[in-house]
Amino acid sequence: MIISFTKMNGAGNDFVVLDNRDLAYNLSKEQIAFLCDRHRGIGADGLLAAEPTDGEADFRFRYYNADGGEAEMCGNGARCFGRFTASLLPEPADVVSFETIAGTLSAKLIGEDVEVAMSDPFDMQAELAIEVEGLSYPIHSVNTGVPHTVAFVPNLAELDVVKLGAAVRYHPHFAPAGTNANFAQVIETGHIAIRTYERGVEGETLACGTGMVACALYHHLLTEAPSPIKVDVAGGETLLIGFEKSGDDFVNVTLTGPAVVTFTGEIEI
Ligand SMILES: N[C@@H](CCC[C@H](N)C(=O)O)C(=O)O
Repeated sequence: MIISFTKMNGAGNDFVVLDNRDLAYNLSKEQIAFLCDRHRGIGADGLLAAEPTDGEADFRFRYYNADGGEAEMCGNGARCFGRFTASLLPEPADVVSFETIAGTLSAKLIGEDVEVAMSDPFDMQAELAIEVEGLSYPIHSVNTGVPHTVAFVPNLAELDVVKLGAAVRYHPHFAPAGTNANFAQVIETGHIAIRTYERGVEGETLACGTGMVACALYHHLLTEAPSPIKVDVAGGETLLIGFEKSGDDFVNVTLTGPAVVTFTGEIEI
């Protein structure tokens, strides 16, 4: 089978993107893992597929991690998906809606950037009573579309993110689903830097959108920093997280940053 693909990235978090509106591709977990393999396939942190929807949204959003497993949502992927699917709409538009497992979201094209209206975060639990060897700072958790932990550290650049991230990701507290693990450092109030260990990639990625949201929300809770919060990622970009509060809850959360096509191609599998 020949697969036609577009390779995209959002702040260095990279994806194989497929137009699967006719459902012609029915890929196995192994085939997706092959396409994402950086040595034998195209190479990516994950795969996005645009599928038809029978609901109100323009498209159905499917996201698979590099290991071939499906995840509920991907923030950087949602920006790339928005840019990709805007060109598939019957009439030109700069807003696209899509159904994800985490709910119906939308993406708005703003020049080089894309702003995603994220799902409302839930399951916020500050200062979990868990211990991870080598990490002496509180671990907080929240689901921002997918599960995340956040730990604020004073030494982000020197941190062994792969070792500590794997220890958090596989901690029995989060079993069986596991979690993504973020480490953040405050640059100044309203501006943080983060590094993320991603579940399903099983390593550090250059950026993680849902992880940025998780860190920004906890930064607000700990410092009262107003919206939007600036987040520097390992890939070098700075993205913006917007939010509003409704009582104790966060609502109208947005993620704004780049979404770029790097190349298109075909591959036989
Ligand atoms: N890179 C993503 C998150 C992708 C899903 C994650 N690895 C999981 O399995 O939960 C993002 O930008 O949000």
